[in-house]
Amino acid sequence: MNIVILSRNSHLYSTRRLIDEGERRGHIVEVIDPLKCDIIIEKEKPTIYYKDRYLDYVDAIIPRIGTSVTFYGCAVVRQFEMMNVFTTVTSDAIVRSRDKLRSLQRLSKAGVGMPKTVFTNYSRDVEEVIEHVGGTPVIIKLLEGTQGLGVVLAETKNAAESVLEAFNGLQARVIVQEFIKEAKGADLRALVVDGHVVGAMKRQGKEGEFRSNLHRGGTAEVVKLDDAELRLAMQASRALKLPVCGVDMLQSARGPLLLEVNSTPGLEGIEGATGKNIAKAIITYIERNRT
Ligand SMILES: Nc1ncnc2c1ncn2[C@@H]1O[C@H](COP(=O)(O)OP(=O)(O)OP(=O)(O)O)[C@@H](O)[C@H]1O
Ligand SMILES: [Mg+2]
Ligand SMILES: [Mg+2]
Repeated sequence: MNIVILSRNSHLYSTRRLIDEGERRGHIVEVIDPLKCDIIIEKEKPTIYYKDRYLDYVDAIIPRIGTSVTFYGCAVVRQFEMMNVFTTVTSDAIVRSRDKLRSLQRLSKAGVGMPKTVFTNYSRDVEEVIEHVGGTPVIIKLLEGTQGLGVVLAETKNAAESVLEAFNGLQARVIVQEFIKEAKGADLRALVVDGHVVGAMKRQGKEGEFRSNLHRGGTAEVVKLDDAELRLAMQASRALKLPVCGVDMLQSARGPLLLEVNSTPGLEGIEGATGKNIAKAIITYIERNRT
């Protein structure tokens, strides 16, 4: 098979692992920077021009689209879809997953457990908003934040008010969320491939930090998920139509609660913590499903 990894950087761990496992299984794997693709649109002949050639020989793509290039990257993924090329994640699903609010709305409809969340346009009614999520402390997060940046813990009503005012002044959209203190600065990441959990880790924030992100100095170890956690991860993958994804959840007194679903999950942390060959699982998923 001719497999294309859509990525801006062929040296990243995840990209390199996918190249290695793809080649090991006899495929031709190429890394293509989506920003260097020209999308050519005309009647019944959708094509993509890259450097000096047409990408008309591709059997499957693995999009690894960074959050800063969602628009252009997804346009390229969509073009491959128009060319009937198999993709591990659709352009629509990537776009949806990039917006926390949109994702949570869908997930709540699908019956997925989550911290109670409020989206509000203006900070005048802070008191009511805080009441809706069960009182302070509350979590306030940017709708399109990543790596734990733009996630704030507001301990008091006054703090929440100031933070909402500040974000408001910057015209940044935020959600206000119930703070799950039982999680104790840890979260679970389940790696889903083909709708099933193929590996899971627990990430623990550094001392005194409520955010467990590895980018914020957290550490990861392998965990075995219980039935409710497995079910939640698979339910979230199905609801967002993301057969390959990373599902983040918090352990709470009322069971696992969904935090977010990542459509371009990194492989380094999870392969390191679990010792599992996740890159191979993604390649064999393509082999089984490409028609
Ligand atoms: N409601 C909450 N209650 C308790 N802790 C929370 C809550 N929301 C987020 N956290 C903590 O903060 C971290 C970052 O939050 P979240 O994953 O929503 O943000 P992010 O910036 O999108 O991060 P990512 O890089 O994982 O995409 C979580 O991993 C978790 O440890
Ligand atoms: Mg995120
Ligand atoms: Mg997260």
